[in-house]
Amino acid sequence: MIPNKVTNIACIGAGYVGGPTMAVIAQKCPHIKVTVVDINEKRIADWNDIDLSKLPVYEPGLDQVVAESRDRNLFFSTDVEGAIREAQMIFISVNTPTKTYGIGKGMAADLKYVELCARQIADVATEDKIIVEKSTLPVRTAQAIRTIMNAAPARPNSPSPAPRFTVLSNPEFLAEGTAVKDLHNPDRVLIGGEEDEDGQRAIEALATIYANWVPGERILTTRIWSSELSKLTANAFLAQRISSINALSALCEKTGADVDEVAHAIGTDSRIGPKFLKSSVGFGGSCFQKDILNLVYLCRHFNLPEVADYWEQVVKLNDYQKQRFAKQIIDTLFNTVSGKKIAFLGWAFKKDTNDTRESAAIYVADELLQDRAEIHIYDPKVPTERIYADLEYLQQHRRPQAVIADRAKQSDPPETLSSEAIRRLVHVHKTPYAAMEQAHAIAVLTEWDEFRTYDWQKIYDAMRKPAFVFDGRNILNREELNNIGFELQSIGRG
Ligand SMILES: NC(=O)c1ccc[n+]([C@@H]2O[C@H](COP(=O)([O-])OP(=O)(O)OC[C@H]3O[C@@H](n4cnc5c(N)ncnc54)[C@H](O)[C@@H]3O)[C@@H](O)[C@H]2O)c1
Ligand SMILES: O=c1ccn([C@@H]2O[C@H](COP(=O)(O)OP(=O)(O)O[C@H]3O[C@H](CO)[C@@H](O)[C@H](O)[C@H]3O)[C@@H](O)[C@H]2O)c(=O)[nH]1
Repeated sequence: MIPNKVTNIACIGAGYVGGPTMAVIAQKCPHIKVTVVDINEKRIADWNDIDLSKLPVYEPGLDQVVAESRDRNLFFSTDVEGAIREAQMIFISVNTPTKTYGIGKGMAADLKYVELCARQIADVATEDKIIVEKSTLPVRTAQAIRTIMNAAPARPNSPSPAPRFTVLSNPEFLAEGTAVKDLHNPDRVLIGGEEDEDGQRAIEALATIYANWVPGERILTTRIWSSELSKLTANAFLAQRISSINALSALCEKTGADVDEVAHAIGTDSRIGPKFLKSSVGFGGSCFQKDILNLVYLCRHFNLPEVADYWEQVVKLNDYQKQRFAKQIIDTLFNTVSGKKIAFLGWAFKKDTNDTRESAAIYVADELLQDRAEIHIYDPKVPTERIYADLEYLQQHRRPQAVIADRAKQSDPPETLSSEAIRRLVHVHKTPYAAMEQAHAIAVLTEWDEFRTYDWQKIYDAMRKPAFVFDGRNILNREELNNIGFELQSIGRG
């Protein structure tokens, strides 16, 4: 029988979602044994490291949460089968990247890791289980998971009847950099399930876990397809706000309006609200682009081309914003950055995370490297090899985009740079001052707080003149920098 209360849960996938989410469940539910499993041995070893600064995910406050429950009721392991066997409830929290091959290449979500999990659970389970989709998935994926589970052959030598499975959708809404805060105090928890008895018992079991710290009115239950689609919709709406304000930043630059003033003015309208209106060099992160492309693919699949085009424009505008920023640097530096030293402050896709997936910095760097810039990078949390890996990966996986296609019309299509060329042109520094010494220009790519408090006079003195600063996050003190003598350009300021 599907349980309506559980004491043993497993999570497949110890990444940015699986790790923090399960750590918080374990912290808030000491009566539940939580096992997080992954095929990546290094990741699991890092989660188990006694030195908490080595946790594979950097999130403010996460070290304390892990310290509180690890080896008490929170365990990290590579024994995927053992964890599946023991658990009454299994979260699937594996990656669902954009497909890089075959049908749906560059658009659809690649569900191969999710499918592998479903097959493994079906192979190993001998008792009834609740399967929870924690990964972000296209609407109706639960149907595919259920089909795989129900097709598992009966075990001829087993005395017990074939196990029953039910699938829940429980998308995660945490944002990186504030994951612990978001998990401790979520706006809502969404649980979608089947309308039959098994589904209702499963919903009750999961809602009971969250009820240990989330107020009842914030635990929303829906039909399963609504829950799956709500996650893609939430990300599409959030990203659309950023693309909307970024679109207007270009108009502000032409007209002399100030995008931050415009954002503040419209954000005070309670119908619009002030959040997610910060104009920037473009949104990054592993989710927004991937999830919108996935939504666009679904709309095309269901023959809704107008709806698909509407959402695709959010991603196109984001490409435009990143490219526009790079072009502004090249134009300002007298139409070439060849051989010039450009310092990057920040590589992560936002502050307070070591995650760099789809970071705007990668694309801006690539554009500048096409023009043979020498790039000197400082980021407080991103390791050197990650930066090289990001640039090398992009060379092989450029997405065929409308904006890039326009670029191709203007000039040659982007060149594929060798690893040697990247390592010759890109330098990663341990201190910000070393990265900026003798630089022709500085570009702020991430909004790390520490960038605001640097000794900007010292930086100016050590730079080549004119000393250009391109603030891709609008975080620097304009008056201070102008008084020192910098040539400062911000986003959306004429
Ligand atoms: N990163 C976020 O902020 C965020 C927030 C909400 C939702 N999501 C969604 O959550 C899902 C996971 O994202 P993430 O950022 O944690 O990804 P991630 O890449 O950091 O982690 C996924 C982990 O799953 C492991 N894995 C893959 N296949 C496996 C298998 N068969 N068995 C065991 N382990 C396996 C990988 O080794 C990896 O460590 C995605 O669908 C994503 O869209 C992410
Ligand atoms: O006003 C804003 C807000 C954000 N950003 C950028 O947008 C990107 C995404 O930021 P954010 O949404 O804060 O971080 P993520 O970790 O990507 O979180 C998003 O994606 C997750 C994965 O699906 C969801 O769970 C979260 O709810 C959703 O906010 C980053 O590059 C930010 O710098 C802006 O440029 N302007």
